[in-house]
Amino acid sequence: MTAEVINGKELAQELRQNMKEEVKKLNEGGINPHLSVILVGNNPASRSYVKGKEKASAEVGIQSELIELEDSITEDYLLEVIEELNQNPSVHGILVQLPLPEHIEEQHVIEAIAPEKDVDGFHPVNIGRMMTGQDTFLPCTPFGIIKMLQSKNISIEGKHVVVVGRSNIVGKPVGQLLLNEHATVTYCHSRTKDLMKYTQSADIIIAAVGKANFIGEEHVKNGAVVIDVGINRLNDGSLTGDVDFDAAKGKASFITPVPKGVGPMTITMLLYNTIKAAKGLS
Ligand SMILES: Nc1nc(=O)c2c([nH]1)NC[C@@H]1CN(c3ccc(C(=O)N[C@@H](CCC(=O)O)C(=O)O)cc3)C=[N+]21
Repeated sequence: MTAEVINGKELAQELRQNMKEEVKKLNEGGINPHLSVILVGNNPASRSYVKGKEKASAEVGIQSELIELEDSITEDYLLEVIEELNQNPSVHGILVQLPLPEHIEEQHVIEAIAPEKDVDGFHPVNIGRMMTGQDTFLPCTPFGIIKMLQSKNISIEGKHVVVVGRSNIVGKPVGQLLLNEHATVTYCHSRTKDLMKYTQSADIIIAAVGKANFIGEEHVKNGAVVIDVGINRLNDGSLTGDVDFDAAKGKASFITPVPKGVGPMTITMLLYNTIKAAKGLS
């Protein structure tokens, strides 16, 4: 079998076209969706991701504001900046780019963002709402993955999904969202014994480990769907996922590439959440 490639970039463009129309309508009603992005320090990867978010926002007519802060700021100062944005009625969405410098406790920062402006969907209130299946901001990468599966009419109900990786921002929530869609979910991680035993029985594999080529042909059942969340920068500057794409492509029914896969969908769902925040529907 040769897998069909799910092009996240194309799907993202399609969704953004609809969002552009929606933003136009909101503008006519006097609502100007606004996203504030906070970037602490000078990490080149973070800077490049933030640029991507600004560009995508502009594309659909969302106002975005980049607040750049020095590496040396205190946690208290960052919390004050967030509180000001919480209080500012013209700010609909707040995103603090992760990772943060070591002296700042990420969880304090995540919990400082008003849940109704938490367009990343990282606040415990929103995670709890997601877990219990209520309307809320869904975390962008997991949400984007669901959209990619739906775009190809890949059914989730009753399927065995194996999530490899258990981060708070991808692994855990993507399993939860797929469970909400009636999948049978197995979480695997670095301490899992005999990973292959699980992945070989997976109808859908979600690779979110952060190691280049971690998932090979031998992990993939014939006809499985392979979603690659990895973004690994190689020494030559190129970007690659967690999956050995060429090998897995020969066995899977659908596969997502890196780049142009999950990444552009993550940004698109951030735009979706910002529009939702502007509509005040959380
Ligand atoms: N508070 C917070 N929210 C995030 O959503 C968040 C974050 N912090 N910190 C870092 C990660 C990473 N992330 C990416 C989003 C899009 C691409 C993306 O669009 N990548 C392009 C390639 C871009 C390139 O070439 O560098 C692609 O895959 O085609 C990548 C990475 C969001 N993150």
